Amino acid sequence: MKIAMIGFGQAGGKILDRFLRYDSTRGTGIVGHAVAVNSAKADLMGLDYVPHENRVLIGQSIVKGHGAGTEPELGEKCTQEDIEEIQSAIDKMVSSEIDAFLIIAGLGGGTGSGGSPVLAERLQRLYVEPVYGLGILPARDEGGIYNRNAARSFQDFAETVDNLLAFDNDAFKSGGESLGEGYTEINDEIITRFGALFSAGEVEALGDNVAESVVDASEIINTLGEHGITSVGYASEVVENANDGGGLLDKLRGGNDQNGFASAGDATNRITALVRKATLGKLTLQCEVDSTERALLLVSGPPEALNRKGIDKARKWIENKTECMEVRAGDYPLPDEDRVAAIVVLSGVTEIPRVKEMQRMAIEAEERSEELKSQSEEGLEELIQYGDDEE
Ligand SMILES: Nc1nc2c(ncn2[C@@H]2O[C@H](COP(=O)(O)OP(=O)(O)OP(=O)(O)O)[C@@H](O)[C@H]2O)c(=O)[nH]1
Repeated sequence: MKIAMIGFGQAGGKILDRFLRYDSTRGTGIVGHAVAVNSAKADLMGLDYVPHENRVLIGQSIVKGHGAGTEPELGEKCTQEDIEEIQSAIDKMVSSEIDAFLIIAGLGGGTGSGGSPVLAERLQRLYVEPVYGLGILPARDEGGIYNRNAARSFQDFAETVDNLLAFDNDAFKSGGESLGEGYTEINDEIITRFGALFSAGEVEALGDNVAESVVDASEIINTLGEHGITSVGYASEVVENANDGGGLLDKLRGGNDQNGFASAGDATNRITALVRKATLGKLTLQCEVDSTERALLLVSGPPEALNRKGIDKARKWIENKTECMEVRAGDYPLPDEDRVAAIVVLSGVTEIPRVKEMQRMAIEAEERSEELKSQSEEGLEELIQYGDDEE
């Protein structure tokens, strides 16, 4: 699947950079076009892979290149002010080759959080291709302001894109590390999931390794639909004796000899176990699996470890678990890989406790800030009063 990606704000830019690195090391070519947008000059300069001519500094007359300081209203203003400039950077390269747009942003800050919905709305008006968001939720311990920003932006972003692919930093943070190191690891997790998903739709990259049932871009687009929130599950396992030649391939795919059937059974069991783990384990956004509207299963790995029976069985299991009938499934052979990976896309999910919690945190942060404001106004009044009395 070829995607025009826009990295909005610092987190968005860094993740876009990582998608470009993924493409250059794997030769996948999922990023059809890359534009980084930010109101902070230093963040744009810190990128490694996004071409310099595709980095757009917005809102210079408002924030003078220093960023939106965690104020989404400022991010929104900066975006509105320079929307034409963003648009022309996107237009420069967007061609009929593009299957979709993806706007990537951390929702807890100011620039990406406030600006992404403005850009999404614009792209929806101007292009026929679907516009998706990849929205990163802040960790709980980032505090009230970040969670308040994210709660608002999550709603606006979800309303302006065709589908909001959500990733919760909180679910993936590991204790102890510095913030920078932590983000590097979290960004790896993001790319592992979404990089693998989008490259599966890039069917041409398969060359001679024709998959038994291919997932192409239109299957991904149909799964994501035209409205909703998506959460993604992932699990993988190293396969012993992978890449040991074609003989094993026939056996695992259900050849006629008895050994062949035994090995095919192993492959089937591995696939079904991985799919359960992916669905019931850590999702990019924790949600009730049975609130899914549409799902997609993708199994990638060395060709000899993929088989149709395993994928069919796993697809039926997802149908039962999600209670939805629209479950697509396919495989993606990767001859140089020694890992089998299952990606489960849960689209149109509605029961998301984390979002409700974020909204609650937002209300609490709002009330607390009102309280502090009135306390400081009262304090100031008392001070002035005291000054007058002294005189
Ligand atoms: N996964 C991930 N999340 C990040 C990263 N950097 C920041 N974040 C998250 O994104 C949120 C927003 O931060 P930024 O992207 O720095 O904010 P911004 O959009 O540049 O906005 P301003 O800094 O206010 O101008 C933070 O609260 C974090 O939750 C990153 O590299 N990876």
